[in-house]
Amino acid sequence: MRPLVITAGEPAGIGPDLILGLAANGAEVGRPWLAIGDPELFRQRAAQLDLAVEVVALADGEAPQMAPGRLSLWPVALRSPCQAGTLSLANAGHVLECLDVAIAACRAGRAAAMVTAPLHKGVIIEAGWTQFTGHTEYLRDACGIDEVVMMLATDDALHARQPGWQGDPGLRVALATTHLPLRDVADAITPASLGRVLRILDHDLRCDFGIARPRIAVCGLNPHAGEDGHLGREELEVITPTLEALRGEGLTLDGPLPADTLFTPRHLAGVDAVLAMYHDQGLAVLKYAGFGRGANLTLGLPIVRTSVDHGTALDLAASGRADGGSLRVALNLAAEMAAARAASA
Ligand SMILES: NC(=O)C1=CN([C@@H]2O[C@H](COP(=O)(O)OP(=O)(O)OC[C@H]3O[C@@H](n4cnc5c(N)ncnc54)[C@H](O)[C@@H]3O)[C@@H](O)[C@H]2O)C=CC1
Ligand SMILES: NCC(=O)COP(=O)(O)O
Repeated sequence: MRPLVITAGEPAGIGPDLILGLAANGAEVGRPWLAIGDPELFRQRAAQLDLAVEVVALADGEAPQMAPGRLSLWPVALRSPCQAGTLSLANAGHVLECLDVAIAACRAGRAAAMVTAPLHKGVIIEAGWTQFTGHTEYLRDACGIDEVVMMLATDDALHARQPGWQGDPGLRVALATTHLPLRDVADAITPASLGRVLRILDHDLRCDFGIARPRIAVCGLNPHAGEDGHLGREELEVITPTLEALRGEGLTLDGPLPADTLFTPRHLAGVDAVLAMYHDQGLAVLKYAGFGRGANLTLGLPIVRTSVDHGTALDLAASGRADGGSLRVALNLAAEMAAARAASA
């Protein structure tokens, strides 16, 4: 069975710690998995964390033997020694090389899906990849496509624990725009971009999540969804006409709705995913509802990619205090999505 691959992410961050935690506990996802990173870094971090994990460097493309306490790796050497918690520009190329190995393995069918531990965007940009904004956009470009969609999902959301809740136990939040300054957001939301994002979201909810007729609730951009044009005109001029056109194509869409009330239980009942207009409009709510219990995924790709719902947490590297819940969710989700794609191929 083809393995899942987990990229180590920023070597000075908590990615290696969390991967070692999975290996120590023998994480079972119904499919073999391995990491992509530097074996010596993992051995050092295991010693710092006092984890009894045997780190095994495999040959290129070799399949892992799964056993509790064993971590198999496709090796990618660090460019410079790494100290937990301290970023090094010299290792930015290593982080991207791990990603390239994972993408190539997925595209060639040697891996079933890729899971990414967090990387540090700033250090990659400062090291010279000035156009870098995140895994999502890097994967889009590496796969040669025009548009992908970032979606975070938690299976266990705070609002769904209230007595009498009968809807979905989780929450899915996709983004119309991803990593760009807030002052550029309004201009980036056009009928064309919004149409592409919503079609990808609708398609992948059907194909990867088995939702026959996804209902998507769409946030407005402005306070009170623009207050009939008095607090911004994007709802009237861009969002509403685009939603109307997409309803004509068969998509089931609510909105645009004021984002503050959309994220209340009454409005979320029966909704399969929310589309937020920008990063913090959606992700602040998602992380409040289920930080550490959710995963990030990239929709619209020819390969399956999931990730954690958190960043590099340099302050926690090698401390043993980082919570591995999100990485487990991301690994399970990748296994489920890979199985769903294999079944429908
Ligand atoms: N998937 C990815 O590669 C992501 C990468 N990042 C990157 O991470 C870097 C740091 O970003 P921040 O905004 O500081 O977010 P962060 O998630 O790294 O840290 C925010 C706070 O949450 C805590 N935290 C994070 N993960 C945790 C875990 N697993 N267990 C316990 N506590 C945890 C940290 O200690 C910190 O107090 C940035 O460069 C950012 O771009 C951020 C989000 C996702
Ligand atoms: N806040 C989510 C995030 O920054 C993840 O970005 P990416 O690296 O998965 O594109």
